Amino acid sequence: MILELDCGNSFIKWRVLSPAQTGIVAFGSVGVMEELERALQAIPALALAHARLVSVRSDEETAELVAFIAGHFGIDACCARPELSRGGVRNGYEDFARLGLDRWLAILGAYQQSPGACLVLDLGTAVTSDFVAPDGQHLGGFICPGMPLMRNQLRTHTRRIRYDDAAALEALVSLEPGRSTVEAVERGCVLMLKGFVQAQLEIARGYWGDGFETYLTGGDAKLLAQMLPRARLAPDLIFSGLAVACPLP
Ligand SMILES: Nc1ncnc2c1ncn2[C@@H]1O[C@H](COP(=O)(O)OP(=O)(O)O)[C@@H](O)[C@H]1O
Ligand SMILES: CC(C)(COP(=O)(O)O)[C@@H](O)C(=O)NCCC(=O)O
Ligand SMILES: [K+]
Repeated sequence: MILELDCGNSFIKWRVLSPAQTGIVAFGSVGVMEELERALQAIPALALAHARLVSVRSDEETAELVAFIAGHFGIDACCARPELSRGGVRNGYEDFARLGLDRWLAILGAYQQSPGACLVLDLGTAVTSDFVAPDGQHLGGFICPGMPLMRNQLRTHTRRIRYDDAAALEALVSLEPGRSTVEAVERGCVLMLKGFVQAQLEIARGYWGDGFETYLTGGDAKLLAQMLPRARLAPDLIFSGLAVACPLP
């Protein structure tokens, strides 16, 4: 079996693949390593032969995860590393090592699924967009705050915006003008993201007309799925890219 981890700023997404990589044995999302430990312990007959991970967390946290895997399962995890090119994609950053590894893997996953022009949108703690030309050249992208950062900034830096996360979910039943603070903030932030995404689509159309694929991933992807009927909703896009970056030995 193969353990895969995608360590974002808020959550560690994990899954265990069957030995032939044909099916998913178990999967989940946790905040910290201790929770991951418990989740893995609960899997009956877990027998890990390989592990691979991508992390945008600090080097120290990433090293702790690698040590955890080595200590518990006796295997060396393959960590995705910055690269100039891989799988037909060329990293477009001035300093390729500075491109977020989750972004790099998402575009590797997208380009593998449809080798051609693509726009990749990842809605997590931050929201990112990346543009890949038909020949695999990464053109760069944009970063803006995601839903958790936007709402927390408002809650932290104003005196009277206060509500809990449970109320936030309920507020998004529609995008009509909010009639309570929670509705006004949550819907306002979703509209900000919609505007961001609209701008990305315009840029992509400017490059390629209608000849590109849009990929949508990250914990908040579903919030925007409706406005992008032609987009591929790909919750596992980073894992797809992880398999490209860290093929089994
Ligand atoms: N079931 C869920 N559990 C956790 N977060 C969720 C869930 N559904 C939607 N989200 C949203 O997804 C965001 C995290 O997305 P994710 O892609 O995991 O972020 P990151 O990669 O930055 O850790 C949360 O802040 C939350 O807004
Ligand atoms: C932009 C990010 C913070 C997104 O992280 P996430 O929301 O997935 O947790 C991450 O990709 C990152 O730390 N990037 C490094 C900076 C860059 O890509 O230019
Ligand atoms: K993200």
